[in-house]
Amino acid sequence: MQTTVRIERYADQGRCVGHIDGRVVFVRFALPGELVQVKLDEPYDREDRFWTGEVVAVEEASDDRVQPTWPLAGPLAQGGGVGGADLVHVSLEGQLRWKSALIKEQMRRMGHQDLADVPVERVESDLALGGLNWRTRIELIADEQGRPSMRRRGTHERVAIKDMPLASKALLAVAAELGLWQSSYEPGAQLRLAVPEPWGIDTASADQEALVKAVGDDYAFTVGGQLRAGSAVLREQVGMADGIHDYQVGSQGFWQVHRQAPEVLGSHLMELVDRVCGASKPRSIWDLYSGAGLFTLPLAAQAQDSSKVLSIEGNKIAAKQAHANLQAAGFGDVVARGGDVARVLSTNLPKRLSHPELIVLDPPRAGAKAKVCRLMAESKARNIIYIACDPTSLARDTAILTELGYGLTDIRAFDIYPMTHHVETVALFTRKLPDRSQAGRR
Ligand SMILES: C[S@@+](CC[C@H](N)C(=O)[O-])C[C@H]1O[C@@H](n2cnc3c(N)ncnc32)[C@H](O)[C@@H]1O
Repeated sequence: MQTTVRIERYADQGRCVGHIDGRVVFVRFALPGELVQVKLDEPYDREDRFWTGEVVAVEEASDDRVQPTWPLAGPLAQGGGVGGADLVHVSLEGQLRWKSALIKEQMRRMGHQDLADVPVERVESDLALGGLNWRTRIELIADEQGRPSMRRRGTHERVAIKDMPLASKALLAVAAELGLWQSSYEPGAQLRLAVPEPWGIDTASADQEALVKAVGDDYAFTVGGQLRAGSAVLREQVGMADGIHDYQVGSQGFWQVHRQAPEVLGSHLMELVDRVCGASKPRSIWDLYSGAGLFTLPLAAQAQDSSKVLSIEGNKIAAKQAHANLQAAGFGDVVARGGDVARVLSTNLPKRLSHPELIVLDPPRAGAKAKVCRLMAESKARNIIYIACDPTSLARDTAILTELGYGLTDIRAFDIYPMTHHVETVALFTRKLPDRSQAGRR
């Protein structure tokens, strides 16, 4: 079924909202204010609370609308549908406006916070690159003929991929060198290429040969989880105000995907730590959902005593790597625990770790949820810095943390996922009431 809809406002997951005969419809590839022809997703004759659909034609366009620079990721009606860039129809400025509006709306509706605008800050180099060339990791599936492919939305059709405009220039150089786009693989196999951004070279202007040389063997190409080329363990370097931190990361493990995200988030985090702790260094710190220790290393370096730093990570390999990265950096006394955050925090922690002054958490998309929020509040930490990749989960957890006695005292947002609806938000929560039981300790 196809019908005309006036689009009203932004919604989550890269969609906008309109109404058809009083029923809510979430529309992909739309923008507020537009009059669009929408094809509804099937089945649309059910008595659902809402329908979903996609723009097939634009009758009145928003000023923020642009021609997709990666048409394959655009609307199905324009030959797109492969996903991965659901805001590809929006100008770069418009993408920032979209994400900013969404953070404000989710924080109002679910977090019960009446915020002034939260401007979304662009990673410096993204403007010159038109919001492309930022991914240091890509994943594809080999189609039935063995070609690298992506699935077309709403179909079983696989589209052979010969380029990936969101991939970093270094990654594309390695892919070309490996002949990744022309090679054939076992049908159905997952293909993953990870290329840490090389240092000491202007990756935006360097040619393929120079990029491949700069990368060396610091990349991993895996097929069905098995290493085909490169190294099983990758080396990542991140520059922050206190110097360069070195990390080893498993080829399959989590690492921030945008070339500059580790630096942008790490630098902002450490600025916040400086601000809340002032001249006195933090006495005890928790780094929850630590991954391979991206934030644990600078936090340990900043702590008064690194033996009073606790990191927790659920993925076994990442937890091991966090431990190894801390050892290599001279912080072997940090307590790096593997396991579920809620479970580890519910165990008897050594006394020196049980009442952190500062908590940093960077949970997966689902957020921290009530139990972890409660355990954090019970620790009586003065400040909590929450790094969130989903503003909706952050808003939900904000409502819980404010109920538990914390106030939202700072919030900033970073566009480390251009061309997509994703956005990273960093929120600082401060305990509202002075806690008498802590008075003797300080
Ligand atoms: C968004 S990543 C952040 C990692 C790290 N802070 C970084 O920026 O590299 C979230 C991490 O949480 C871990 N994780 C997910 N659920 C978890 C849980 N219930 N308990 C502990 N760790 C968990 C994942 O394995 C992942 O490494």
